[in-house]
Amino acid sequence: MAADGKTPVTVLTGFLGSGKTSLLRLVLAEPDFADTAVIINEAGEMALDHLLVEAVDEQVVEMPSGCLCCVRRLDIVTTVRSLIDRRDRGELRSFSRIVIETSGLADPAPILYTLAADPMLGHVLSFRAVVTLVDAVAGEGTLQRHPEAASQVAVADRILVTKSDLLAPAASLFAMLDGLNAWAERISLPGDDDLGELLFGAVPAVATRSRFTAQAVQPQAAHTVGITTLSLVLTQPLTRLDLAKSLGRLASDRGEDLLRVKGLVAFADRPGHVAVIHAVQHTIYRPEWLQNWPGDDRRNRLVFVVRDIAPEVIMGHFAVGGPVHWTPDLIGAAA
Ligand SMILES: Nc1nc2c(ncn2[C@@H]2O[C@H](COP(=O)(O)OP(=O)(O)OP(=O)(O)O)[C@@H](O)[C@H]2O)c(=O)[nH]1
Repeated sequence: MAADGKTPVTVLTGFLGSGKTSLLRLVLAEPDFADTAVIINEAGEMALDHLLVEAVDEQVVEMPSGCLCCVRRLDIVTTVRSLIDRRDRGELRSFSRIVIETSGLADPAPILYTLAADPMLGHVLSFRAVVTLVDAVAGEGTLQRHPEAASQVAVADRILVTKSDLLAPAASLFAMLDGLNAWAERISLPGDDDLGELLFGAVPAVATRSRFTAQAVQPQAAHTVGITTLSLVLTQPLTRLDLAKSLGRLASDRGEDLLRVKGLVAFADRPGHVAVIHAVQHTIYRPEWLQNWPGDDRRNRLVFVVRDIAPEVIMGHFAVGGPVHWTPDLIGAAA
């Protein structure tokens, strides 16, 4: 808790797959940051991030799916209020700070407005920073194509350019960031910086702006048209080669529009392990191997966030072992 008795809040944002959950997991693994309450909002019917964030369960709140900046705007106020109330009544383990991980498709401006406009929250929260992640590999194209990504950068106090181990951030990416927000701190990751400080540290005065006081005009979320999410449950056994071929083809045919793929899969050819699957546009990441299923749901499942790719096209690619179930879920402009 801050010296004024208020609970500091950080808003962690960044486009789909930019590295928000990875950063959060690293920071929460540090003992100094174990007493953090986490609010996660994910695009897509079948949320996975809350399963992957290792913190005390009761302090990880998964917001219902739907865009935090539109349909779920007021839920964020209810969620934060309830966390604080339950902590103060001793029903939750105490926490000293809150981090809100927005969905990669969220425009943070309306979220900040909603939080700032709530009179009760103003008394108990102190806003620390908006930390925005930008992917060094996909960031430039993403900023050009998706207004929500540009908005995430525009409101940032601190911009973390992730994946610079995969690709040194291009001068043209930095120029784009300068154009959107020249005053935010900017740091490339991975690096030597203290990740906890990057997430929760105070923002230098030069970057401090007064946007957390209620504004006269309620910002409207800007969204890319044509984005849908789709959850597939793979009902037949699947090998690593099956997945590599299916996802590889889709990424190569439609990478620009394959905004994000996340999943949990127990492969037939690697029994006793569960793979966390990640793809971001053209890039398919090495799976992370877990010893056990996180949570009770043991279905092999993949969540897609795509732009203008018909469900049938995805289904076609994944009909490897037999029929798949899918759950279409429209978000963004249509929400
Ligand atoms: N090489 C490398 N990989 C990274 C870095 N940061 C994240 N990744 C990988 O990028 C993929 C996506 O990372 P996540 O942390 O799930 O991204 P996210 O922003 O939480 O994704 P959404 O919740 O879908 O928006 C994962 O495979 C990560 O391991 C980085 O700095 N370097």
